[in-house]
Amino acid sequence: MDREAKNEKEENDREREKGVAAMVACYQGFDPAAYLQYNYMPPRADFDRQDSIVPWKLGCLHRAFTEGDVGGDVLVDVGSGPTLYQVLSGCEVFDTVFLTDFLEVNRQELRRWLQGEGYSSLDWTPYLQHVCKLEGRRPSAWTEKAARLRSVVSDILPIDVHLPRPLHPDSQLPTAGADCLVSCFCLESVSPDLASFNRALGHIRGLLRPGGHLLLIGALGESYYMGGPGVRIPVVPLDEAQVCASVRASGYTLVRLEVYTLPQGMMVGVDDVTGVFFVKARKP
Ligand SMILES: C[S@@+](CC[C@H](N)C(=O)[O-])C[C@H]1O[C@@H](n2cnc3c(N)ncnc32)[C@H](O)[C@@H]1O
Ligand SMILES: O=S(=O)(c1ccc2c(c1)CN[C@@H](CF)C2)N1CCSCC1
Repeated sequence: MDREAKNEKEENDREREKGVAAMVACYQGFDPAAYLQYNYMPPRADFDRQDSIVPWKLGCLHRAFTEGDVGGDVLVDVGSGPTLYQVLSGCEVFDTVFLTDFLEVNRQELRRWLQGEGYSSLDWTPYLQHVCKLEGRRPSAWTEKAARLRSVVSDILPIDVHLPRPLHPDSQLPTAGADCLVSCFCLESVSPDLASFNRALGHIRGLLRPGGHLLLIGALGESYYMGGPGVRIPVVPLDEAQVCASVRASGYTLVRLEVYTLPQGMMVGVDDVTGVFFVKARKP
């Protein structure tokens, strides 16, 4: 590499590090309880409306985990935040589940749920009951599902998707990698730009074994969201075509893309999301 190219690369690296550092600063004010209230309680989280996002999301995950091609021992949830909905179907398929997040406040929120009912900021019972219904079980089986999830969560780990190795080497992940990754509303919400989003997709690919699956849920058309009172966090605005291009460019085989368009009533001022995507992809 000649001197000019070397200087340009060093400048690009400095710009990249500044962008990531700015995102880290944004997340210092993240408030798990407020985030859960904004997104996972009524009016946004409504199980009764047929066109509600929550049944749609839980349905996508249920189908993806149960249609027969996803399996193995280890499931990793990348950027769990303070939420659990994303592993309510997967916990029946995998015996080892790792929850992960960048912030200790979120890892603490998840640990509180693991301690038992009544310790966490959100009552996940409606979500557990809905997934039981999807599985053809009686809603009262939610206590069994909660116990199953508590039994398979192996650890709650720190993660940084901007690192080539997002998990600490001591994280007890199998050498070959996880059998399945799930990640919801994370990569586009923690990346300063599209190039960073694409790099992060590549970094988490390294957590997955060849033949393993990636289940990705994310925001479409979103440029910001509120991570707490007065905590405005920038988001990389994505459209369907970009999501497909980024998944493929990062070395995954795209199995399917499903898209949900938010009804007007769901626009409640905590973000400017216009839709939600669900991707099922496979690492060749
Ligand atoms: C919008 S929240 C998504 C939470 C949850 N998965 C959901 O579905 O609502 C984004 C999450 O990414 C986490 N995060 C922030 N920076 C990160 C990074 N560099 N690597 C991985 N996760 C990060 C935040 O702490 C936050 O929990
Ligand atoms: O599942 S959602 O589509 C959802 C859930 C979480 C988020 C967003 C959207 C958009 N902003 C994200 C910021 F990263 C977080 N949903 C919004 C409607 S009601 C229930 C929650």
